[in-house]
Amino acid sequence: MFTAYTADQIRTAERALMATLPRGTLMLRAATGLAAVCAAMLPRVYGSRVVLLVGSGDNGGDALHAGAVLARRGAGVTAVLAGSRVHEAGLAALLAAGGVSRKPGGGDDVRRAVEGADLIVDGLVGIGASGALREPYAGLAETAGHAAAPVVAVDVPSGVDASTGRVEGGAVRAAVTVTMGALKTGLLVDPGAVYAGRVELIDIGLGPYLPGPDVAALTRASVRATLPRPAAASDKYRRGVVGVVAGSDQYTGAAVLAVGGALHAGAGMVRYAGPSRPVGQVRARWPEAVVTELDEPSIDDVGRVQAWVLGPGLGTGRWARELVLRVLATDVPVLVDADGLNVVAHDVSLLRRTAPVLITPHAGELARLTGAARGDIEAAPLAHARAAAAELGVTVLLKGSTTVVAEEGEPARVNGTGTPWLATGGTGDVLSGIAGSLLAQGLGARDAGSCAAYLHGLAGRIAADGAPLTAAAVAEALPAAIRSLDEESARSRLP
Ligand SMILES: NC(=O)C1=CN([C@@H]2O[C@H](COP(=O)(O)OP(=O)(O)OC[C@H]3O[C@@H](n4cnc5c(N)ncnc54)[C@H](O)[C@@H]3O)[C@@H](O)[C@H]2O)[C@@H](O)CC1
Ligand SMILES: Nc1ncnc2c1ncn2[C@@H]1O[C@H](COP(=O)(O)OP(=O)(O)O)[C@@H](O)[C@H]1O
Ligand SMILES: [K+]
Repeated sequence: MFTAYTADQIRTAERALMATLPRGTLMLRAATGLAAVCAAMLPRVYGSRVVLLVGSGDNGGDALHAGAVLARRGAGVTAVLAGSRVHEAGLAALLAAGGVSRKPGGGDDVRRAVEGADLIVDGLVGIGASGALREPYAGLAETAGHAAAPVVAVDVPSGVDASTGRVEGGAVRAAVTVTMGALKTGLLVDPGAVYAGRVELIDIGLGPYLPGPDVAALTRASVRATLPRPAAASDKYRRGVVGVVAGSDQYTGAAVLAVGGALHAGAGMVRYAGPSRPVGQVRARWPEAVVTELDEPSIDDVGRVQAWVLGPGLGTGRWARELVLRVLATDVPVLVDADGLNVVAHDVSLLRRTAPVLITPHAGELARLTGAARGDIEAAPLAHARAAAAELGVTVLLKGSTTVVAEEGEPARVNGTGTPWLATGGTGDVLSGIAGSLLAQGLGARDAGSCAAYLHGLAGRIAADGAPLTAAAVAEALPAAIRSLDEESARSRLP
């Protein structure tokens, strides 16, 4: 499991570590790691042009010291000193190594340097930042955004809140973020994750001083360890039976896709219940599902299940409302998605039950549930998922380009295994089926949600392979995704 921390948690740990070391040691460790990543991104260091955007704090100090290392190896390094102050020791090191400095007010000079660079290092602000970038930082971040060279962000992309991932105004878009000591939450959740690019973690010895994490991200190894596997003596009932109440005569595909997700995620059996049209399609597509055609909105004749998937394509009329009430009245875990959420939005107290509830909204569905504005949720998904989990008393899996799973009293889980190709109709229905299948196999709501998001993202990558995918292909790629957890070569990478 990868773990990530808020700026305050990092600062506290850093103070404790720093007290044990000679002054300046940590920054040199950080800068050495940063310089190595920069050097690896250049075809060759000697003769290349590197521009450092340097703020007034230690983030700028990291950039200057790394710049000194690159200058000693023959790079032409220009530091743009954007702050009213500068890290003196860092600047002295850079100048001694042959680097030069500029002030951002110096006409077109700085713009030309940035545009002509082979590599740009963003050392404007790190975990000491507060609020939107002020000038001249904001202008420099924008100039860097127009440059052809890749940007390496020091610790966090400037403009991204390290603790929350929030971006007020503009922020630096990094190809790579070199983060010091430990991952920051803002690098793993939207919108910050989008600005961070690839994240490289530099070990500066902070580990023993870190508290419990703010958020965690599953790895291949942790998913492999969590995922239920059939034992020698397993039978289909003991492996877990999942019931799917989804689809309507209008939305038949949602039923097919949710059942497809459930079938490929390891449940011993999938029971599907719905009206005649989706029943016909589920039967035709998935002969292995046990299907009950409903004349009435009742689940009395469906048979026993260990968890329900409720909602994709269900509609929101009387039929749907009746089914939602009946499924939520059972005593097994329930996953509520899509129209199931639209129905309970009228009375969220329906979600209060003894057995676990996992809800899987996208930002629009969460907005209908909590009354928050969709834009506010998208700007701060982690905070909104946490607030909804506390307010509704359920586990919340909030979908987006990164997915957040929040449960009160536990570190949130974040997932970045997906691909933008997943942004296509029906992939959410597949995710519901997967997570419901894992609930039926006995995982708790947080594990079921986060493992489902992980596998769904991985299956999305396999299904897409650089081209458009279909939701059905994501369901069918699940076995390959699960198999890949065991591959020796499939080393866990930072998200
Ligand atoms: N504390 C430590 O032990 C270590 C810190 N390191 C580096 O130090 C950084 C933190 O350094 P600092 O605490 O000096 O803080 P920063 O360098 O992140 O920023 C501090 C200064 O930036 C300015 N500022 C803040 N918000 C701004 C905004 N929105 N617009 C424009 N200017 C703004 C303020 O003048 C503030 O004093 C880390 O992110 C990391 O890069 C590393 O060297 C590792 C060791
Ligand atoms: N840009 C993206 N990058 C990665 N995953 C994405 C992106 N956009 C959407 N997804 C994923 O695709 C799925 C879409 O689900 P949802 O919004 O419910 O769509 P639908 O209702 O059409 O099934 C979610 O799992 C979401 O996390
Ligand atoms: K930075």
